[in-house]
Amino acid sequence: MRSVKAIHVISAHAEGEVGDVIIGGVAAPPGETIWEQSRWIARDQSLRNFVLNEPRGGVFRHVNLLVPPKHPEADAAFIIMEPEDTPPMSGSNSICVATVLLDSGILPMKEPVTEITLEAPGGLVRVRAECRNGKAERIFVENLPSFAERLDAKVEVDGLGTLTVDTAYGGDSFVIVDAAAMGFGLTPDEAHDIARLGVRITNAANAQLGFHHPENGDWRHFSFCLFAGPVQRTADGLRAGAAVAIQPGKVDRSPTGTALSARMAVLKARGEMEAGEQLTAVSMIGSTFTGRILGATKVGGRPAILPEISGRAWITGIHQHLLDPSDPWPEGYRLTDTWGAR
Ligand SMILES: O=C(O)[C@H]1NCC[C@@H]1O
Repeated sequence: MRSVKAIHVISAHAEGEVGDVIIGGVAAPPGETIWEQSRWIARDQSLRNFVLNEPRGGVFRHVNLLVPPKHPEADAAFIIMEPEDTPPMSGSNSICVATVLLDSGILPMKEPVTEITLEAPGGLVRVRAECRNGKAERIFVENLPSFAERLDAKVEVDGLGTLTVDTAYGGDSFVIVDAAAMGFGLTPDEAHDIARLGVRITNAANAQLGFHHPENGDWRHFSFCLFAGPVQRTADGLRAGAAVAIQPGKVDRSPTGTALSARMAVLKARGEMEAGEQLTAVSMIGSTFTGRILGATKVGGRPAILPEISGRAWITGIHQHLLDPSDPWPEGYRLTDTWGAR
């Protein structure tokens, strides 16, 4: 065996969505801030290609690179690599990163509760982990300030006509459509149609509405389309189905923490959810993330919420990705049979 690279990874999933964590073998990228470092990773593409492309990755995979934190209050920092984006924040990925840091002993665990601060590319997130018998059983993340951008905007989608959508930011940017109005019950057999339509809706919203984060000039596109199920009021708070179409055309297996934060911001803007209330989002595989509105703030002068999301993650394996110097595809490859829903 010979290799010119050895990238050490602990693999994990949060409520069904893969969020692998690179714990060694990659030098910290250049940049004064974690955001600048993440822009370098996004421009350079070589690490993204190596871990996300076949034969090591696949469209279902997200990979997080641990880097030394820049902020004095942070215990660890991470750069998120999703199939097409290198985003400011991610719910499922932050839950995987916190679980890997604690369950593998990279950061010390204190039972029954460990508190740590993570530095995501979009900013600091406080994490509380409920821990028992050496396992971080549930991770609570105080996500980035989240806001509703447009309510009841119109988007024209070829073959679908004019859709009424909301747009919002929950650590990443969303077009939100009413799943029931589009004929979806958010059952698993609908995943392919949701992936395909969701990407068309996201692309149409990017062309017709555009998104600009008011305080982060680099984030100027919609990443995702959320098919939002009807909100039910239960004894445990609000509950709703959630299916998120991710570029280039796959559905999040988890209920998507950034979508939950964006949806709570929209419900708050509509007067349908208040601080202290709880919203449980249910994914297409039946897994859940629970969210709460912790308080109010402003982003670029807009009313915003301080969201908390919680969910569970599990380690699934340890990998050492190698590169034989004679491999003709050192950065791998992708083909449209799996990279993009047709
Ligand atoms: O939970 C989330 O926010 C994420 N899941 C995969 C794509 C999103 O970043």
